[in-house]
This record gives sequence, structure tokens and C-alpha cells, in this order.
Amino acid sequence: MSLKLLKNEQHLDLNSMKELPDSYAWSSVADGSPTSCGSEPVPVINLEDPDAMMHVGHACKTWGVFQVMNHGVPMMVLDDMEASGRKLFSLPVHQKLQAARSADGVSGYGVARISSFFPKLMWSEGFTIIGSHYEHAQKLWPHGCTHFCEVVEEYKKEMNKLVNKLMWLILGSLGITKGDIKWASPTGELKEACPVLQLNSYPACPDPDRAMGLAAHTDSTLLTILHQNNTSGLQVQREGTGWVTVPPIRGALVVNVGDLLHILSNGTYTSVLHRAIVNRTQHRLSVAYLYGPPSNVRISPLSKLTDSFHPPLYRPVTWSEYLGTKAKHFNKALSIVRLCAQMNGFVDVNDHNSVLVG
Ligand SMILES: O=C(O)CCC(=O)C(=O)O
Ligand SMILES: [Fe+2]
Repeated sequence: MSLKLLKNEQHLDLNSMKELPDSYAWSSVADGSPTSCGSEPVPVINLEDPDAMMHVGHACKTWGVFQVMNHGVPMMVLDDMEASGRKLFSLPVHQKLQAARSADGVSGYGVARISSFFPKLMWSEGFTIIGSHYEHAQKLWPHGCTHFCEVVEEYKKEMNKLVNKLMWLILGSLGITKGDIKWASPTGELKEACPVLQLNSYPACPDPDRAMGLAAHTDSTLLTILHQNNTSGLQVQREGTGWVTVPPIRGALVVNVGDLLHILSNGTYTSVLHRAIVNRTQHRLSVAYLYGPPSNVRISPLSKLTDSFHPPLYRPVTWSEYLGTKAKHFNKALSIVRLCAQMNGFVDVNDHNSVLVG
């Protein structure tokens, strides 16, 4: 198959498909661990609860994911971002391709970035924003992208405030204080990393049982904050239970522990394996705010959490080094940066090395 054909096939207009093309037909969506209906639900935490820190710590340890309510992000900011995302994905394919992600780039429009690890295509399209979004937005809306840019700016500002709040709750639950974090200012403000906004669109699918919206993965972040519209599709894997759906709750945000928090906490807080499935009738949309440390910071297990009985399980890595490892080894990245278990005699039960995907 020529490269040109392959490229076109990767950008089919999913909204107009009446049948699932073979290139999108997965044999293993309903396989492996079952989707669990009657299981314990993913924790929902009220951030105004005086015990929020304890609940957050418990959720990070036992699930690696939770939902937050009363988080301080105005509902209008979430609604505006969702509406802008919807507007973006409803543009004609040829127009979205004006802002296509380049072969070696990350920003822009395209298929799921993890697609290269799988033989089949995913039933989704994405738009990734790193740093300035103006250039890409202008390609999408040459006659005026001010509204989109303002909405994205406001969303990023609110997410940055929330990520600070969440990080300190999480770190506090580990007994970590401001002086222990190299990239925090004396007032506790976490220095702004280069945040990434990932917009995901999952059109209604003619054969959802054989299609995959976004294949199972962990995020390469410290934390991910996800807004999903009112259509469910996000599932997280829970040891001994299988896939558990994270139901959309109006106004709530989903928080995922990423691989870098897993490393920082020396494996105490587990990065959660998650995926997105699709459905026959509804278009699903999600917006992920991917939070990582500033580029010069090396993440390693916090010294307060290690001693001779609990030696560091991971070697220090910067965010970009880790992203490089992930781009090469995908879900094995965490075990690649792990210090030899046999040597120090400790086993991290949360290691995803054994998880088979694709
Ligand atoms: O759409 C979702 O619910 C999941 C999105 C996601 O996992 C991601 O963007 O990393
Ligand atoms: Fe994710």
C-alpha cells in the first residue's frame, strides 16, 4: 500500500461511515478482563470536604484515578471548552487536515498518538495543543479564531489552578511539604510546566463492539485532569475486577495518576491503565489536561519516601526523557526506567510491565 493511501485511510471521515472498515476492526475489544458492571465505583471526592486529602491519598493508592467535585473550575469554562472542541471536530476533514500534526511533531490534528503501536486504527480523532495554539487555530479558522483561542487560554488557566490544588493534596497525603519539591516556589506555586491539552473526539460507531476508541495506556504525566462530555466511554482497569467505567457526572472532573507520579511516589501511587470505548449512537468528546514537571526537573522517588528498607525503585528522568522512552517502548516504559528489582529485592506490584496491549 502506498504511503499516500495509508495517510488517507488514517483520516477517513468517521462520521459518515455506515460500516466498520476492516482496518478499524479489533478482535480483542471485548476480550481479556471483563467489563465490570456491579463493581465498586471509582471514588468521587468533594474537594471542599475537610478530609479531602485523606480521600485523595486513598484513591491514588487503591485506584490511581478518582473524580472531583467542588473543584473550583466554573461550569461555564468546561461547557465553553466542550463546545469549542465540538466545533473543531465538526469541521470538514480537509479543513482539519490543514492543521494536521507533522510526522515528527506532537501539536495539531491527527489520529491517536499511540496508534503506531497497534495494527488496527482507533475510532477517534484528536487535536493536541502544546504551548501556543494560535498557529494551528488560525489554520482551522483562517477568518477568525479569537473565540477558540480565548476559550483554550481560560481553560488552561483554570486547569493550572486546579492542578496546583490537587498536587498539594496528593503530596500532602504522602507527607511531603513545600520545601521537598524542587520546582515549587516558596509560596507553594508549582512552576508552570509546558502544559498539554489533548482534545479527543469519538464519533458514533456502526459496530462499537469491534472498535476501539483509544487503546489501553497509562499517561506519561504527573497528573491528568479529564473533562468528558455526558457520554460514557472511559474505562479504567482495576486489579482483580477488570475494566470499570468512569461514569460522566455533570461538573465533575476525572483525575488520573500518571507514570511520573508513580515514579515520584516510589510506586505508592499507581498510574492507572485506561482506555476509551465507543458506542453506536452518541458522539463522545473528552479534553485532557496533561500535567508534567518543568523541562529541567528530573523526577525520581522522593527522598522522604525512601530508606534502606524502601530503596528507590526508579532512576531519575526528565519529562522529555520519559516521553522519549514511552514513544519507543509504550506501556513498558515504566519498567525500562525501573532500577533492577532483583538487585534491591523489592517488587512494585503496580508495575504495568505485565500488561499486554494490542
Ligand atoms: O477520552 C478519554 O476518556 C480518555 C482520553 C485519554 O486517556 C487521553 O487523552 O490520554
Ligand atoms: Fe490517557
